[in-house]
Amino acid sequence: MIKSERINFLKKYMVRNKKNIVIGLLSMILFSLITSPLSWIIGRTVDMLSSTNRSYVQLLQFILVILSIHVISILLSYIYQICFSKAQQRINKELKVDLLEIVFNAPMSILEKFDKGYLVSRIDESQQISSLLNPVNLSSVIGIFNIFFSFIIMFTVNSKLALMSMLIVPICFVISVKSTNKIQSGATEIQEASGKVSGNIFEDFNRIENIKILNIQNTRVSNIMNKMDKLLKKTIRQTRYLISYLQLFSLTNSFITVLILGVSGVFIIRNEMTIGGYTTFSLYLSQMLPAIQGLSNISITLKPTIVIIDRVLELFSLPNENIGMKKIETIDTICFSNVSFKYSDQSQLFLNRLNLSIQSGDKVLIRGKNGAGKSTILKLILGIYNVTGGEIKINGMLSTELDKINLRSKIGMVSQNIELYKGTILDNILYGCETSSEENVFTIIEKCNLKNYFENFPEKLNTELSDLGNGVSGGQAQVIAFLRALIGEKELLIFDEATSNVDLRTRQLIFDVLEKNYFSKTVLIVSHSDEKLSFVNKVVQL
Ligand SMILES: Nc1ncnc2c1ncn2[C@@H]1O[C@H](COP(=O)(O)OP(=O)(O)OP(=O)(O)O)[C@@H](O)[C@H]1O
Repeated sequence: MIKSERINFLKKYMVRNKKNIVIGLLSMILFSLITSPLSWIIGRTVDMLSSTNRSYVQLLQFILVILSIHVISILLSYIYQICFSKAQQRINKELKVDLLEIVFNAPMSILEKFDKGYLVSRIDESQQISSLLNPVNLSSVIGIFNIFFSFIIMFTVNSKLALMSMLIVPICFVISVKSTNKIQSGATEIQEASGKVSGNIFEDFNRIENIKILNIQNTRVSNIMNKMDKLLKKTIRQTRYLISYLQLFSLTNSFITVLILGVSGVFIIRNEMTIGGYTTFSLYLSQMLPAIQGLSNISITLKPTIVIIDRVLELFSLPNENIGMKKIETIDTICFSNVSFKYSDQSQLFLNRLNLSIQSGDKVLIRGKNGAGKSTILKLILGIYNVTGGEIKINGMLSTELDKINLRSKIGMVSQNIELYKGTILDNILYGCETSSEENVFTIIEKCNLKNYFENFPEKLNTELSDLGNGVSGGQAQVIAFLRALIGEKELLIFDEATSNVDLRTRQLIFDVLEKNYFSKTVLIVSHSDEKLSFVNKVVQL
């Protein structure tokens, strides 16, 4: 991935949240500046107390200064933590919303190439991008200032000891960088594997009913368990590296502290250094070593974040299916000229030079055996897929030039796979047509003679359905979807095997409604059976 792409991507979200980021950074730099002299002042206090002219007044002065620095630094730390947290949370939300929009608006032909679980875990992990604004990570960067200021003060206290520390510091840095590289490569592997496991669980939960019917629960659990076993081994190995690294670092710290104590002791005996000077020195050193560790740890956060940014950018590069701008009010004609279609480059042609002409008011029956391409025709009309050859014109305009959102708002469809959502039956009928009212639903139900249909539900139309519409039968779902399709006075109604599950009486009621032409001008019915529908004026045989 090109560096500038990543930078532009980050810039977009940073600019949107610039107020919090700028205030946060300024407070953090001020915090670093104001706390830098603290160790030096403590050292001076110790020197004053161990001298012959010690005084209560001076002690009070020192204490007041130290206390004021602490109070101001806590205030600054509060400000930057709040600002960065706000920016982090907002960027998280904005990124997820943007990704959702991109995925929802991508063409089906491209989305089919991705596992749904993969998409979910990519969207989920995008939140790690905002960890770049995590105060802990940022304070590691600001730590460079601390190291710099500490060195200057250490030089003024004792230049020889400061030079010695300068030699030790790079050793610490190298140990830290080497270990963090190892830890980081393991972390990326674990993250990848854990994303795959979550994706698998997500997909299995989506088809839980089929898994039960096929009685393969145990196979699915053991499949995921095998993957988790591998993940567990990797995680334990990783933890071992991490603990060893922390121990190594703490050993180095202890070694340096003892060394400095020894050397300072010699300087103090030779009267070349005061006890206060040693106090200042050791305090700075105890701040500097974690700062160096933090600095080298940045790569642990940065490298996986770059990988995630690249993966998110891959989703950002998905095209938008809705490139057409032309809007229509009515659907007067639909014309297929020599339309050919295949789902992917590798697949066969499912439609071959199909010609079809539908005028407003037509009642068309599309017939054909299973797999003949009936549903495919409907998806082409809806613009879910684009033709491979030939052209489809709606009102004389190429379907690719039409605004798909506008086109689909003119079409009501009852498909083979009916999606119901968590909410009442009424909510489900109104789903996707927020401008319609409950009154509308009651009128339509009455017109369709379906008033008694919902009598058996405990709360009638207000009966709650659980997620995915559990709580209604296949036939009842079709009736709900039928009513949903009628809402909003559509130009075209499409029924894809829409009555396959309803009983004969309800089926007759539905066809009566279509025949009476209450709700739309044009009707397209797909069926693989040879049924005779008196109101049909055009039959397409595939
Ligand atoms: N998303 C897809 N990707 C690849 N091939 C597909 C896809 N959807 C359908 N097909 C294939 O396209 C062919 C036509 O499918 P389509 O659903 O249009 O048939 P149909 O006539 O509606 O069948 P049925 O009567 O069984 O509903 C089938 O062979 C099917 O395997």
